[in-house]
Amino acid sequence: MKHAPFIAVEGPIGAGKTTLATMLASELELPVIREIVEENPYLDKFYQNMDDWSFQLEMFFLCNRYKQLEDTVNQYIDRGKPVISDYHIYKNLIFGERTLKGTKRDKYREIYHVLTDDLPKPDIILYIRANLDTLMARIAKRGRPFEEEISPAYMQQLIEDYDDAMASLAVREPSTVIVTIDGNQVDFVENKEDFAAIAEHLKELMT
Ligand SMILES: Nc1ncnc2c1ncn2[C@@H]1O[C@H](COP(=O)(O)OP(=O)(O)OP(=O)(O)O)[C@@H](O)[C@H]1O
Ligand SMILES: Nc1nc(=O)c2ncn([C@H]3C[C@H](O)[C@@H](CO)O3)c2[nH]1
Repeated sequence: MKHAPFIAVEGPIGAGKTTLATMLASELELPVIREIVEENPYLDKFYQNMDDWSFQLEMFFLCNRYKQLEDTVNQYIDRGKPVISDYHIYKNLIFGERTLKGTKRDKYREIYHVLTDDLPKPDIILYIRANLDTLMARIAKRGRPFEEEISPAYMQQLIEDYDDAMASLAVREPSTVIVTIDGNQVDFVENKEDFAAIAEHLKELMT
């Protein structure tokens, strides 16, 4: 890799993105960018009534991530410093296409492209895949009250949306390296060897 890489960890809700990004940042001594969750004023309302709150929620996520991406570019990418993030801004489109309908979806898609098309995107994506049972169990174990409303049907759609999105990204942006991690089999939390293998692979990709 010629330049310092921009790395993103991705996967559906509860896949372990923040956990893995934080562990890798510590192991490889990289700065880490984490999603803003607790201060989000719309998540609770959104999970209670998706149709009423999806536009506000998606715009909130988009504006926050746009600001974080701008800061990441200024602080790290433009200065040639590697950085790892617990999301890829493309997830805005994955969620937006699923939760929005009609003209709002069209407008949101346009705003997404206007804001992000000219900004640098991650060079390496660590994509954690996991099945419905694994994800629902992890969401329950984490115990965020507002996520009690998440339905298995919504999660199953997101699992499929993520698979489709990663496949289409691989075709559209062949220079992006996508490493798929089987989150049902590979346990980077409990199993030191599993984590070491991921960290080693990432180190190799970064040189
Ligand atoms: N490999 C794993 N084995 C066991 N528990 C895990 C594993 N990965 C993550 N967890 C647990 O699952 C929960 C979700 O993990 P985490 O918050 O990192 O997911 P996330 O993908 O960042 O979620 P979100 O999409 O909501 O941002 C946490 O309680 C975490 O400790
Ligand atoms: N609708 C929607 N759009 C997004 O861009 C998005 N990004 C994250 N989330 C949800 C998943 C977790 O519950 C919680 C923390 O990741 O927020 C999102 N929901």
